[in-house]
Amino acid sequence: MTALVLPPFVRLGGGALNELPDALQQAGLKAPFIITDPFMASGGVLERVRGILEQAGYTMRAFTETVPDPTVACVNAALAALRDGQHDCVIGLGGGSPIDTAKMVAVLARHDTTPSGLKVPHIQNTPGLPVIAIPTTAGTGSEATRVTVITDEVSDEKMLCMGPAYQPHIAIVDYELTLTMPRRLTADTGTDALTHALEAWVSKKASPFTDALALTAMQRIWKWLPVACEEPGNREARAAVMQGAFEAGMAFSNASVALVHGMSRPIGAHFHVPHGLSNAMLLPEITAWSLSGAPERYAMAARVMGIAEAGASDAAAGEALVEGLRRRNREIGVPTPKEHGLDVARWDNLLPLMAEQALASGSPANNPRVPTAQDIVALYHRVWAA
Ligand SMILES: NC(=O)c1ccc[n+]([C@@H]2O[C@H](COP(=O)([O-])OP(=O)(O)OC[C@H]3O[C@@H](n4cnc5c(N)ncnc54)[C@H](O)[C@@H]3O)[C@@H](O)[C@H]2O)c1
Ligand SMILES: CCCCCCO
Repeated sequence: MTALVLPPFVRLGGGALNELPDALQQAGLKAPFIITDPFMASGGVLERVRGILEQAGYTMRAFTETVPDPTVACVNAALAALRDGQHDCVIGLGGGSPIDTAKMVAVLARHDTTPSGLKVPHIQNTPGLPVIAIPTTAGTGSEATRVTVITDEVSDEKMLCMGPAYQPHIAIVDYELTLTMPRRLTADTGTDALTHALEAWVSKKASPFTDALALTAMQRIWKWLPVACEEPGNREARAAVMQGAFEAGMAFSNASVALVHGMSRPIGAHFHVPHGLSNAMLLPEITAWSLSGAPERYAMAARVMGIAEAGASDAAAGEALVEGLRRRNREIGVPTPKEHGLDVARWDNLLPLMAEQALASGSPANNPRVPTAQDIVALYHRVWAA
């Protein structure tokens, strides 16, 4: 038996943003509150959304100060702004950071608690306000998931919060909103999506349903991400990576992620490395370490992505996958933590805590090869100057 949680209403394709009023009407929603970041506010995207809504008779208020890796303070500020008005839904406009902020605000608007009280192992089943997710990166897939990640800026912990309550009611997946992404952001968010797909595929919680999404997402992203990096205006490439990110989001939301994400969150929390980049730093070496846990699955991933021949042995295909991931990182310019300029003394000192935080999130337990805290410390050392 497979239990699934999926976004109930989706508008997918170029120009989908124009269907936002129709999607709101379909869901019976009348008074949206938008949560977004300063780039969307200053870059014209928010004004475009305001025009589309006002032309359809909606008035709109907005909070425009979300921060990357949204913090408890950011969530509380957005919640206070929401409560200054009368709203029946929350729109998250931007990358994963504004969308995750919107998800948490929507739950807190109806529940008297705090983000710290909602982190895993708590599972939030009681819904908050309906969320409309409009992603502008491709991507975290947050528009498709029952997950939100909020950083406790006091303890430097990225809190994984899960449950159907965080599942967006409407996802507006419009690749045209990603055309403005610069190369680094395109590469990092696209590799985040690839990591979601690969980890959902090898996860101990995978199912035949999530397998189908994970495989198609890996194939699409592997082929088209380099094109999107080299040709930012290539609409076919942008559309493919956006769809792959959405598919990968549905896959990992129902199959979970694994060791890469478990180890990535502490890097983001302590060193403020962007989420997609910290995943990319880890992906090749964690995959190499994990191969023995699911050789046939990693081999299938290599074949589906076109990295290994159909007739290659599982061992050869797995090795080809690792080499392909290392090569791809070089091609798209992913630095090692050392090359990224992280402080080696601080890195070494924090590793035991980071290993504990990784294990506490639960994600490493889904990995096909399950690590101990000592394994994770050794892997952080291995990744440092890989
Ligand atoms: N909830 C989930 O399922 C899930 C999954 C993975 C990651 N996350 C979280 O998502 C966050 C990362 O999100 P992200 O990688 O999308 O980045 P982000 O939302 O933090 O945005 C990064 C930067 O890119 C800019 N940007 C966004 N869209 C742009 C565009 N179209 N053109 C130009 N610039 C643009 C933003 O303004 C910001 O400055 C992390 O906090 C991570 O933990 C959540
Ligand atoms: C199911 C847990 C997924 C967490 C991915 C966001 O880092």
